[in-house]
Amino acid sequence: MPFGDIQLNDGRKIPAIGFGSWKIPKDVCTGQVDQAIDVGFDHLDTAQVYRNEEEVGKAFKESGLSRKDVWITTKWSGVDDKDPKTSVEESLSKLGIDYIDLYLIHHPRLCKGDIEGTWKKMEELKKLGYVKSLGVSNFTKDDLKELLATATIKPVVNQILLHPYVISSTTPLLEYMATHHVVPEGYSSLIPLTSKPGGPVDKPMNEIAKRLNVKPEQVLLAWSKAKGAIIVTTSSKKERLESYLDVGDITLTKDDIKALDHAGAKGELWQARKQKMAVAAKYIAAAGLLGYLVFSKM
Ligand SMILES: NC(=O)C1=CN([C@@H]2O[C@H](COP(=O)(O)OP(=O)(O)OC[C@H]3O[C@@H](n4cnc5c(N)ncnc54)[C@H](O)[C@@H]3O)[C@@H](O)[C@H]2O)C=CC1
Ligand SMILES: O=CCc1c[nH]c2ccccc12
Repeated sequence: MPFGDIQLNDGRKIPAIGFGSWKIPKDVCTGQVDQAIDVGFDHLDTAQVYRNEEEVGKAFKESGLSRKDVWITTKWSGVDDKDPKTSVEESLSKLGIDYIDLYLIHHPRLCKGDIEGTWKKMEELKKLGYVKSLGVSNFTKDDLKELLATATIKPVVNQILLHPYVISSTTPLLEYMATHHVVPEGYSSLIPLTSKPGGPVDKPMNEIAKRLNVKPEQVLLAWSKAKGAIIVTTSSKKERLESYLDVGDITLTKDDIKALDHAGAKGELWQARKQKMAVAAKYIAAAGLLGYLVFSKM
Protein backbone atom coordinates (compact mmCIF):
# COMPACT_ATOMS: atom_id res chain seq x y z
CA MET A 1 0.00 0.00 0.00
CA PRO A 2 1.57 3.34 -0.95
CA PHE A 3 1.90 6.00 1.73
CA GLY A 4 -0.60 8.37 0.14
CA ASP A 5 -1.14 12.04 0.85
CA ILE A 6 -2.18 14.17 3.80
CA GLN A 7 -4.74 16.95 3.45
CA LEU A 8 -3.51 20.45 4.36
CA ASN A 9 -5.58 23.39 5.63
CA ASP A 10 -5.03 25.38 2.39
CA GLY A 11 -6.71 22.72 0.23
CA ARG A 12 -3.49 21.12 -1.01
CA LYS A 13 -2.29 17.55 -0.39
CA ILE A 14 1.27 16.66 0.66
CA PRO A 15 2.92 13.23 0.17
CA ALA A 16 2.98 11.69 3.66
CA ILE A 17 6.70 10.76 3.63
CA GLY A 18 9.61 12.89 2.47
CA PHE A 19 13.34 12.46 1.89
CA GLY A 20 15.49 14.98 3.79
CA SER A 21 18.89 16.30 2.71
CA TRP A 22 20.27 17.67 5.99
CA LYS A 23 24.01 16.86 6.43
CA ILE A 24 24.31 15.27 2.97
CA PRO A 25 27.62 16.48 1.51
CA LYS A 26 27.35 18.32 -1.80
CA ASP A 27 29.44 15.76 -3.72
CA VAL A 28 27.07 12.86 -2.98
CA CYS A 29 23.80 14.76 -2.61
CA THR A 30 22.51 14.56 -6.20
CA GLY A 31 23.21 10.80 -6.26
CA GLN A 32 21.39 10.19 -2.97
CA VAL A 33 18.35 12.25 -4.02
CA ASP A 34 18.35 10.47 -7.43
CA GLN A 35 18.26 7.16 -5.55
CA ALA A 36 15.42 8.33 -3.27
CA ILE A 37 13.36 9.42 -6.29
CA ASP A 38 14.15 6.12 -8.05
CA VAL A 39 12.81 4.04 -5.15
CA GLY A 40 9.62 6.10 -5.08
CA PHE A 41 10.03 9.19 -2.88
CA ASP A 42 8.05 12.09 -4.37
CA HIS A 43 8.66 14.58 -1.55
CA LEU A 44 12.02 16.28 -0.98
CA ASP A 45 12.90 18.31 2.11
CA THR A 46 15.82 20.73 2.11
CA ALA A 47 16.74 24.13 3.58
CA GLN A 48 18.77 27.23 2.79
CA VAL A 49 21.18 26.26 5.61
CA TYR A 50 21.74 22.68 4.33
CA ARG A 51 23.72 24.27 1.48
CA ASN A 52 22.71 21.56 -0.98
CA GLU A 53 19.65 23.06 -2.71
CA GLU A 54 21.50 23.14 -6.04
CA GLU A 55 22.28 19.42 -5.79
CA VAL A 56 18.68 18.59 -4.77
CA GLY A 57 17.39 20.63 -7.74
CA LYS A 58 19.79 18.82 -10.07
CA ALA A 59 18.42 15.44 -8.95
CA PHE A 60 14.85 16.59 -9.56
CA LYS A 61 15.80 17.81 -13.04
CA GLU A 62 17.63 14.54 -13.82
CA SER A 63 14.58 12.51 -12.75
CA GLY A 64 12.67 13.83 -15.75
CA LEU A 65 9.56 13.97 -13.56
CA SER A 66 7.08 16.73 -14.07
CA ARG A 67 7.18 19.56 -11.51
CA LYS A 68 3.71 18.76 -10.20
CA ASP A 69 4.75 15.17 -9.44
CA VAL A 70 7.45 16.03 -6.89
CA TRP A 71 6.75 17.99 -3.70
CA ILE A 72 9.66 20.29 -2.83
CA THR A 73 9.97 21.87 0.63
CA THR A 74 12.70 24.31 1.56
CA LYS A 75 13.18 26.62 4.51
CA TRP A 76 14.12 30.19 5.31
CA SER A 77 17.06 29.68 7.69
CA GLY A 78 18.18 33.31 8.03
CA VAL A 79 21.57 32.54 6.45
CA ASP A 80 23.76 35.69 6.29
CA ASP A 81 20.82 37.62 7.81
CA LYS A 82 19.05 37.56 4.43
CA ASP A 83 15.30 38.26 4.61
CA PRO A 84 12.69 35.70 3.44
CA LYS A 85 12.20 37.37 0.01
CA THR A 86 15.90 37.46 -0.89
CA SER A 87 16.32 33.93 0.48
CA VAL A 88 13.39 32.42 -1.40
CA GLU A 89 14.57 34.02 -4.66
CA GLU A 90 17.99 32.43 -4.11
CA SER A 91 16.41 29.05 -3.22
CA LEU A 92 14.27 29.10 -6.38
CA SER A 93 17.32 29.84 -8.47
CA LYS A 94 19.47 27.15 -6.77
CA LEU A 95 16.71 24.52 -7.01
CA GLY A 96 16.10 25.53 -10.65
CA ILE A 97 12.30 25.63 -10.20
CA ASP A 98 9.72 28.39 -10.54
CA TYR A 99 7.73 27.69 -7.38
CA ILE A 100 8.31 26.01 -4.03
CA ASP A 101 5.59 23.68 -2.71
CA LEU A 102 6.19 24.45 0.94
CA TYR A 103 8.29 27.20 2.49
CA LEU A 104 9.01 27.07 6.23
CA ILE A 105 10.41 29.43 8.84
CA HIS A 106 13.18 27.08 9.97
CA HIS A 107 13.17 28.16 13.62
CA PRO A 108 11.22 30.74 15.65
CA ARG A 109 14.46 32.37 16.88
CA LEU A 110 15.00 33.63 13.31
CA CYS A 111 12.01 35.94 13.83
CA LYS A 112 14.09 37.82 16.45
CA GLY A 113 11.05 38.41 18.65
CA ASP A 114 8.81 39.54 15.79
CA ILE A 115 6.78 36.51 14.72
CA GLU A 116 3.94 38.70 13.42
CA GLY A 117 6.20 40.80 11.17
CA THR A 118 8.15 37.80 9.91
CA TRP A 119 4.98 35.86 9.06
CA LYS A 120 3.70 38.88 7.08
CA LYS A 121 6.89 38.67 4.99
CA MET A 122 6.23 34.95 4.45
CA GLU A 123 2.62 35.67 3.40
CA GLU A 124 3.95 38.09 0.75
CA LEU A 125 5.90 35.21 -0.84
CA LYS A 126 2.71 33.28 -1.42
CA LYS A 127 1.05 36.36 -2.92
CA LEU A 128 4.06 36.76 -5.26
CA GLY A 129 3.56 33.14 -6.43
CA TYR A 130 7.00 32.05 -5.22
CA VAL A 131 5.53 29.44 -2.85
CA LYS A 132 2.30 27.43 -2.84
CA SER A 133 2.04 26.61 0.88
CA LEU A 134 3.50 28.18 4.00
CA GLY A 135 4.56 26.59 7.26
CA VAL A 136 6.82 26.78 10.28
CA SER A 137 9.33 24.56 12.00
CA ASN A 138 10.37 24.09 15.62
CA PHE A 139 7.55 26.36 16.81
CA THR A 140 6.33 25.87 20.38
CA LYS A 141 2.67 26.18 21.35
CA ASP A 142 3.27 29.78 22.48
CA ASP A 143 5.03 30.65 19.20
CA LEU A 144 2.10 29.22 17.22
CA LYS A 145 -0.46 31.07 19.36
CA GLU A 146 1.36 34.33 18.69
CA LEU A 147 1.48 33.63 14.95
CA LEU A 148 -2.16 32.54 14.65
CA ALA A 149 -3.35 35.67 16.50
CA THR A 150 -2.56 37.87 13.46
CA ALA A 151 -1.99 35.51 10.52
CA THR A 152 -4.17 35.94 7.45
CA ILE A 153 -2.74 32.72 5.99
CA LYS A 154 -2.45 29.83 8.45
CA PRO A 155 0.71 27.69 8.44
CA VAL A 156 -0.14 24.27 6.98
CA VAL A 157 2.49 22.39 9.00
CA ASN A 158 4.85 22.71 11.94
CA GLN A 159 7.95 20.57 11.27
CA ILE A 160 9.05 19.32 14.67
CA LEU A 161 11.21 16.79 16.48
CA LEU A 162 8.97 13.74 16.93
CA HIS A 163 9.93 10.44 18.55
CA PRO A 164 8.76 8.49 21.61
CA TYR A 165 11.31 10.15 23.94
CA VAL A 166 9.69 13.57 23.40
CA ILE A 167 6.04 12.49 23.28
CA SER A 168 5.20 13.50 26.81
CA SER A 169 6.38 17.11 26.43
CA THR A 170 5.11 17.37 22.82
CA THR A 171 1.54 16.13 23.31
CA PRO A 172 0.12 19.56 24.34
CA LEU A 173 1.64 21.09 21.18
CA LEU A 174 0.24 18.26 19.01
CA GLU A 175 -3.22 18.76 20.54
CA TYR A 176 -3.08 22.51 19.95
CA MET A 177 -1.98 21.95 16.34
CA ALA A 178 -4.83 19.47 15.76
CA THR A 179 -7.36 22.04 17.01
CA HIS A 180 -5.99 24.59 14.53
CA HIS A 181 -5.52 22.15 11.62
CA VAL A 182 -1.75 22.57 11.53
CA VAL A 183 -0.33 19.16 10.52
CA PRO A 184 2.78 17.88 12.34
CA GLU A 185 5.74 17.04 10.16
CA GLY A 186 8.01 14.80 12.23
CA TYR A 187 11.78 14.78 11.88
CA SER A 188 14.44 12.66 13.63
CA SER A 189 11.86 9.95 14.40
CA LEU A 190 14.65 7.36 14.46
CA ILE A 191 16.48 8.94 17.43
CA PRO A 192 15.76 5.91 19.70
CA LEU A 193 17.97 3.95 17.26
CA THR A 194 20.47 6.58 16.10
CA SER A 195 21.39 8.44 19.29
CA LYS A 196 19.53 6.93 22.24
CA PRO A 197 19.89 3.15 21.85
CA GLY A 198 19.57 1.12 25.03
CA GLY A 199 16.70 3.18 26.44
CA PRO A 200 13.24 2.00 27.59
CA VAL A 201 11.77 2.27 24.05
CA ASP A 202 14.00 -0.59 22.81
CA LYS A 203 11.92 -3.33 24.46
CA PRO A 204 8.46 -2.51 23.01
CA MET A 205 10.03 -1.42 19.70
CA ASN A 206 11.86 -4.75 19.28
CA GLU A 207 8.88 -6.81 20.48
CA ILE A 208 6.53 -5.10 18.01
CA ALA A 209 9.11 -5.48 15.22
CA LYS A 210 9.39 -9.21 15.95
CA ARG A 211 5.62 -9.73 16.11
CA LEU A 212 4.98 -7.86 12.85
CA ASN A 213 8.12 -9.24 11.17
CA VAL A 214 9.35 -5.73 10.36
CA LYS A 215 12.48 -3.70 11.20
CA PRO A 216 12.75 -1.56 14.38
CA GLU A 217 13.12 1.62 12.28
CA GLN A 218 9.84 0.77 10.54
CA VAL A 219 8.13 0.53 13.95
CA LEU A 220 9.33 4.03 14.83
CA LEU A 221 8.14 5.48 11.51
CA ALA A 222 4.80 3.66 11.88
CA TRP A 223 4.47 5.25 15.34
CA SER A 224 5.05 8.69 13.81
CA LYS A 225 2.47 7.92 11.11
CA ALA A 226 0.02 6.85 13.84
CA LYS A 227 0.46 10.30 15.43
CA GLY A 228 -0.90 11.80 12.19
CA ALA A 229 2.49 13.19 11.20
CA ILE A 230 4.04 13.64 7.79
CA ILE A 231 7.37 11.80 8.07
CA VAL A 232 10.69 13.37 7.04
CA THR A 233 13.53 10.88 7.11
CA THR A 234 16.63 9.96 5.17
CA SER A 235 19.21 7.31 4.31
CA SER A 236 22.04 6.79 1.86
CA LYS A 237 21.07 3.09 1.58
CA LYS A 238 18.61 1.93 -1.07
CA GLU A 239 17.24 -1.00 1.01
CA ARG A 240 16.57 1.31 3.94
CA LEU A 241 14.72 3.79 1.75
CA GLU A 242 12.58 0.94 0.40
CA SER A 243 11.86 -0.26 3.92
CA TYR A 244 10.78 3.29 4.93
CA LEU A 245 8.27 3.36 2.06
CA ASP A 246 6.93 -0.06 3.12
CA VAL A 247 5.79 1.58 6.38
CA GLY A 248 2.72 2.61 4.36
CA ASP A 249 1.58 -1.00 4.95
CA ILE A 250 2.24 -1.10 8.69
CA THR A 251 -0.48 -0.29 11.19
CA LEU A 252 0.29 -0.39 14.89
CA THR A 253 -2.42 -1.36 17.36
CA LYS A 254 -3.60 1.06 20.08
CA ASP A 255 -1.70 -1.09 22.59
CA ASP A 256 1.52 -0.86 20.53
CA ILE A 257 1.24 2.93 20.46
CA LYS A 258 0.48 3.04 24.20
CA ALA A 259 3.51 0.84 24.96
CA LEU A 260 5.85 3.06 22.89
CA ASP A 261 4.37 6.26 24.40
CA HIS A 262 4.73 4.86 27.91
CA ALA A 263 8.35 3.77 27.38
CA GLY A 264 9.13 7.11 25.73
CA ALA A 265 7.66 9.07 28.65
CA LYS A 266 9.70 6.95 31.08
CA GLY A 267 12.87 7.79 29.15
CA GLU A 268 11.93 11.47 29.06
CA LEU A 269 11.47 11.47 32.85
CA TRP A 270 14.86 9.78 33.38
CA GLN A 271 16.49 12.33 31.09
CA ALA A 272 14.90 15.24 33.00
CA ARG A 273 16.06 13.74 36.32
CA LYS A 274 19.58 13.23 34.95
CA GLN A 275 19.69 16.86 33.84
CA LYS A 276 18.50 18.06 37.27
CA MET A 277 21.15 15.91 38.99
CA ALA A 278 23.84 17.32 36.69
CA VAL A 279 22.78 20.90 37.55
CA ALA A 280 22.68 20.03 41.27
CA ALA A 281 26.14 18.42 41.02
CA LYS A 282 27.48 21.60 39.39
CA TYR A 283 26.09 23.76 42.24
CA ILE A 284 27.52 21.41 44.87
CA ALA A 285 30.93 21.46 43.17
CA ALA A 286 30.85 25.28 42.91
CA ALA A 287 29.82 25.59 46.57
CA GLY A 288 32.62 23.19 47.56
CA LEU A 289 35.18 25.21 45.60
CA LEU A 290 33.93 28.47 47.13
CA GLY A 291 34.12 26.95 50.62
CA TYR A 292 37.64 25.74 49.95
CA LEU A 293 38.75 29.19 48.68
CA VAL A 294 37.16 30.99 51.69
CA PHE A 295 38.54 28.60 54.29
CA SER A 296 41.98 28.31 52.72
CA LYS A 297 42.36 32.12 53.04
CA MET A 298 41.54 32.04 56.83
N1 LIG B 1 13.36 21.36 10.67
C1 LIG B 1 14.39 20.97 11.37
O1 LIG B 1 14.89 21.68 12.26
C2 LIG B 1 14.98 19.64 11.08
C3 LIG B 1 14.63 18.95 9.94
N2 LIG B 1 15.17 17.73 9.66
C4 LIG B 1 14.77 17.07 8.40
O2 LIG B 1 14.50 15.70 8.64
C5 LIG B 1 15.37 14.88 7.84
C6 LIG B 1 15.70 13.61 8.58
O3 LIG B 1 16.36 13.93 9.78
P1 LIG B 1 17.22 12.89 10.60
O4 LIG B 1 17.49 13.46 11.95
O5 LIG B 1 18.40 12.47 9.78
O6 LIG B 1 16.19 11.70 10.69
P2 LIG B 1 15.98 10.22 11.10
O7 LIG B 1 15.70 10.15 12.56
O8 LIG B 1 14.95 9.75 10.17
O9 LIG B 1 17.38 9.47 10.91
C7 LIG B 1 17.84 9.06 9.67
C8 LIG B 1 19.12 8.25 9.91
O10 LIG B 1 18.79 7.05 10.62
C9 LIG B 1 19.61 6.02 10.13
N3 LIG B 1 19.00 4.73 10.49
C10 LIG B 1 17.92 4.12 9.94
N4 LIG B 1 17.69 2.93 10.53
C11 LIG B 1 18.64 2.77 11.46
C12 LIG B 1 18.95 1.73 12.39
N5 LIG B 1 18.22 0.62 12.46
N6 LIG B 1 20.01 1.89 13.22
C13 LIG B 1 20.77 3.02 13.16
N7 LIG B 1 20.53 4.04 12.28
C14 LIG B 1 19.49 3.91 11.45
C15 LIG B 1 19.63 6.30 8.63
O11 LIG B 1 20.66 5.63 7.98
C16 LIG B 1 19.78 7.81 8.61
O12 LIG B 1 21.14 8.17 8.65
C17 LIG B 1 16.57 15.78 7.56
O13 LIG B 1 17.30 15.38 6.43
C18 LIG B 1 15.89 17.11 7.36
O14 LIG B 1 15.35 17.17 6.07
C19 LIG B 1 16.03 17.12 10.53
C20 LIG B 1 16.42 17.75 11.68
C21 LIG B 1 15.95 19.08 12.04
O1 LIG C 1 17.21 21.27 10.04
C1 LIG C 1 18.07 20.77 10.73
C2 LIG C 1 18.74 21.35 11.88
C3 LIG C 1 19.29 22.70 11.60
C4 LIG C 1 20.51 22.93 11.04
N1 LIG C 1 20.67 24.27 10.95
C5 LIG C 1 19.58 24.90 11.44
C6 LIG C 1 19.27 26.26 11.56
C7 LIG C 1 18.06 26.63 12.10
C8 LIG C 1 17.18 25.65 12.55
C9 LIG C 1 17.48 24.29 12.44
C10 LIG C 1 18.69 23.93 11.88
